[in-house]
Amino acid sequence: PPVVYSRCVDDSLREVVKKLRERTNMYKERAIDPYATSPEISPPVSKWTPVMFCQLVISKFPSFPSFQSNTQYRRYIAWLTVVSVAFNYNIWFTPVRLVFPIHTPVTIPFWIIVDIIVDIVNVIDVVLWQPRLQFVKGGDIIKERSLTNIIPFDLLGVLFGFSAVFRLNRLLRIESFFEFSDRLESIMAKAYIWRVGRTTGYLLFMLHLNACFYYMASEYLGINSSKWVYNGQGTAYLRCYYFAVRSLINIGGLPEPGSVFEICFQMTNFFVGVFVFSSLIGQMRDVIGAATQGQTYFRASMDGCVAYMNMFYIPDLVQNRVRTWYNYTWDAQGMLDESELLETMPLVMRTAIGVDINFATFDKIALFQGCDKQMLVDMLLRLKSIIYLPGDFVVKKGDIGKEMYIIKGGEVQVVGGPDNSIVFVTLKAGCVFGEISLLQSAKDGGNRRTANVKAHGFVNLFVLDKKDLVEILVHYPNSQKVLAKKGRKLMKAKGPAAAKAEEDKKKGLALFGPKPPTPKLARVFGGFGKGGFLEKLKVQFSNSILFFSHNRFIWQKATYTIEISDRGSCFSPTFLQAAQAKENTGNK
Ligand SMILES: Nc1nc2c(ncn2[C@@H]2O[C@@H]3COP(=O)(O)O[C@H]3[C@H]2O)c(=O)[nH]1
Repeated sequence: PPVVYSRCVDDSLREVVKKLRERTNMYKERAIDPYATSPEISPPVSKWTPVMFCQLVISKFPSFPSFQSNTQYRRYIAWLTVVSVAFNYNIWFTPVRLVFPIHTPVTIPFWIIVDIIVDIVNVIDVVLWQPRLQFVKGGDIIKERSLTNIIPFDLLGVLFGFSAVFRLNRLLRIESFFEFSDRLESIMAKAYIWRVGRTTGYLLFMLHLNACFYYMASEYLGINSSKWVYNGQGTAYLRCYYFAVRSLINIGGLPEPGSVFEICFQMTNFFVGVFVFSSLIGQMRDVIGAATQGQTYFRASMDGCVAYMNMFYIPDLVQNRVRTWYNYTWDAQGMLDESELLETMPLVMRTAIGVDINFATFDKIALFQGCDKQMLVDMLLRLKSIIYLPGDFVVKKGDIGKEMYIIKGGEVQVVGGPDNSIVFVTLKAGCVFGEISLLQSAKDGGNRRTANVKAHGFVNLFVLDKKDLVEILVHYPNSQKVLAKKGRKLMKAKGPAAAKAEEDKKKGLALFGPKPPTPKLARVFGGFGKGGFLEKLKVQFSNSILFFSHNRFIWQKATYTIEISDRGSCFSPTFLQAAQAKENTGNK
């Protein structure tokens, strides 16, 4: 047996050999059958089928690629409108033409002309539009074509006489009407208007059909043969439609049916009226209900909240603020909680909406410059929208920072001083605040708010939780570093020390700027002031000096005096002038 010096090394080597062997086998297998280990590639089919041939021919023509472009989609809907007008012509006029005596030698040429125009529309649709359309159905892109509904059976009229019966196959194009209706709804801002119109159309069409049946029944029984049938006076269609309205809507006041046929017809009408009409009217109520559903929900929420506040004797001032918040939120965004709507959507849709609405704003935020774009998208998805009323404190100095804010609309003010009367800065839409304490660690109280931030007017904010930010940053270490660095810089620039100086400056306390530290030389002598050895140190130089001014080192050859005192050090004015002149010439 082989000598084993180290069991651990031996085991590791064996493991490596095993893995290498597995890898070699996998590659061997792949070399023999490329599809066995790559199920995502479907093997090519070698045999040509007629369907494949048709697909190849059609693919040579330009097709609408699933309506990626909005203009293309709108153009398609415009075309569908024309097709649906053609369909409506057929569905409304065919029964009338079949029943009422409106095909006269005078009118027939007109009917033929309109029929031809409508048929041309259908032919263009079926032959030119439909084959180029791609519908995604059940995950597959399929091409829809049906030629049956445009076969010109009308030509049989040459043999059997002109009749609308040969146009019945055109009614099979009902799909195009539903297609039009669906697509129109999808682009309308107030789709319920179209739904109400469509349901009204269904009601009118039912009455229209009933009018045709009534005329047919009257003709079958003999016009004016009894009190119940149409008496042949006035405009036939109008009289019959009037009968249908009274009969189907169960208004009553109709002549009593006498014969069995009349009674059966009338009874059927009543039943249809009760079932079909009531369901259509119910549908209409649903459509209108759905359209005002949001408003009803808002009213119910606000009433519930007001009732609750009254029950617990909440002061009027607070109640008014709550009411104002409800009204403003509803007016501003048409819903109380946007996230409720987005939560029901799949992630991909939420991302699309979030990116579309907010990415441009996000991308411009200085704090996030240099961060991963994907990280910004992740952040967009975690944002919550919130509205503050005028004067509300969004952030209070000294509180623990658990959220940061991005201004969506309105303004906030960073305030301080007594009564928070000093406005340090006003931040507008697209600005970020609350990030300083969020980006600092809890060590040394770095996570405390460094200033008060107040809503100036109504303000709409996006809130990002620290928890969410941390969760996101785990996946983006580089962005984490960028943000941490920016956080430290911000803390230096705007943190407690800077904020104090700013506050003092605004208050007018630091008229001459902050007191500089005691110079080194003076410190050697125990410093200035009462306990110190020095009152004032005056040094005269007649040599060169390298000094630092306006962020630059300046080399100056001159005679000058430096006075060092309790209030800091100062150069003689002549020297400062000379230094300034030198600096301006660019001689550094
Ligand atoms: N301290 C300070 N904060 C500011 C200033 N301008 C904007 N702010 C914001 O006010 C916020 C208060 O809370 P944070 O300290 O978390 O983060 C702060 C900054 O985002 C400023 O000049 N000073």
